Amino acid sequence: MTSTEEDACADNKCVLYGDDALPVPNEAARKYTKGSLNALGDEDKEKKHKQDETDKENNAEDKKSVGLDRNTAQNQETLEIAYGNIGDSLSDSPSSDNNANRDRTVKGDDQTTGKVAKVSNAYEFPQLTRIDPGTVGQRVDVELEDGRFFTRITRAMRPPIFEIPNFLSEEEGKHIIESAKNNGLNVSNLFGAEIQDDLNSGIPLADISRVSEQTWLQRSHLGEDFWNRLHIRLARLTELDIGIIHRSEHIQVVSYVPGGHYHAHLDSNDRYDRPCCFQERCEGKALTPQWAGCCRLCRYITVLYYLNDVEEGGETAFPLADASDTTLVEKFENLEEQEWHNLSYYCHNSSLVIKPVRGTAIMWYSHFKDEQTGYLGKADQRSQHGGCDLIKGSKWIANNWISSPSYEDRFKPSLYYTES
Ligand SMILES: O=C(O)CCC(=O)C(=O)O
Ligand SMILES: [Fe+2]
Repeated sequence: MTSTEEDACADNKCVLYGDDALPVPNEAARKYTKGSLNALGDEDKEKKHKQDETDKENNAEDKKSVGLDRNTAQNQETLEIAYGNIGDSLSDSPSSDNNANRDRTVKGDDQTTGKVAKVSNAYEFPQLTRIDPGTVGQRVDVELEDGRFFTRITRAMRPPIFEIPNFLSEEEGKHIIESAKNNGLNVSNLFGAEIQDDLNSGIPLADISRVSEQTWLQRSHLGEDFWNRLHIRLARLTELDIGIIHRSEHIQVVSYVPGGHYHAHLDSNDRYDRPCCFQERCEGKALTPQWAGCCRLCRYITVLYYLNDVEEGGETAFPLADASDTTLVEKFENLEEQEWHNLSYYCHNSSLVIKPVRGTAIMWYSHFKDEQTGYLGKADQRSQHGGCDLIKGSKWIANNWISSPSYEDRFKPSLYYTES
C-alpha cells in the first residue's frame, strides 16, 4: 500500500486501490504520451489536497476505479478477466447499519417527483422487471416524462440492448461534463503506477485495457432537481421501481482523448466468493492488490450516456451481442487467446458497434434475472462490450449503473443511497 492509500484507510474508510490514490493529471499532461502522468507539481498537489478536503466535507462517494489492467490480466484471476471485468469500483460510502430499520416499505420515495423522503435507507428491494426487446430494429415510443415521449430502439436481443436518442438534452450533457471537470478527473485504472509505467515505457496503448480519465458524481454534485428528474426518467426507462434507481451507484463520468479506449469487459460479475452485493462496507476484511472491495458489483443494467459528439472513432462495441451458443463457446475456449477483447484491433469485428451521438443513451442488461426468485441472476457473457479507440476529437460518456441485489440480500440497505 502506498502512504496515500494508508491515509485513506485511516478511520476505516478505505480507498480500495482506486484512483483516489492517483494524481489528477494537469492540463498539459492530458495526453496519453510518454511521461504524461508524471508526479504532481506543487500546484497540483495543492489542488489535490483541496479536492480531498472537499470530498471529505461532502462525505463524498469515494472516487475509485479499479480497472482491468494488462498485468492483472496476465498474472491473476485469469478466468475472471476472461469472463468478466473487475472493471470498476465498489465505493465504501457512508456507513450503513445493515441491521437497522429493516422496514419493508419505500417510505415515501416518490415515483412521480423523484423525491426521496427524508427517512432512511430502509427498503425491500423488489423483484426485477425486464423489458421485452421485441425484434432488432423495433422502435417503441415511451413516455419518460409526463407528456414527453422518447424512442427506444432495440439493437440486440441477447442481451437486450436499446438505444434511446436524445435521452439527455444538450444542456444536461454539458452540465454533467462541467460537473465532472469541477470535481476533477483521475486516470482510470487499477494501479496508477503501472499505467504510468506502461505509458512511460512505450508499451503500445493498444495493449493497455483501459485508457481514460474518470470521476464519480452524486446528487450533491449535479443538483437535486437534475438528479430527481434523471431518476424518474431512468425508472420509467428501465421499468424498475424508483427505489432501486435511488439506491444504485452514483454516476461515473469518463473522458477519452485520441488513443483512449476500453477493451471488452463485463460491467458486473459473478464473484460468489464475495459474500455481498453493493450493500456492505469492507471493514475488517482483507484487501488484496488483485481486487478492490469485498462485495460483488451486482449491476443489473448499464445505462451509458454519450455526452458529446465524437469526431472519429470511440464507438461502443459489443463483440458477443446475439452470438450463437457455438460462437460463445469458441470465443472462450482458449483463455490465452482472448484477442477479440482488444478493441483497438477488433472493434469492427464486433456484432454490434454503436457510434456515439450526443444525448443518446444505450441501455443493456449485464445480468439475467433469476427466474426462480425474480432477483438478480447470473452475469450475461453476451453483454461484453467496450469503447473502441478514439481517433479524433474528444469523447465524454457517463455510466449509470443500476444495481440490484440477489434475493438473499433484498433487505440490506445500499451503500450508495443519499437522501435529498
Ligand atoms: O466508452 C465506451 O463506449 C464504453 C465504456 C464502458 O464500457 C465503461 O466505462 O464501462
Ligand atoms: Fe463497460
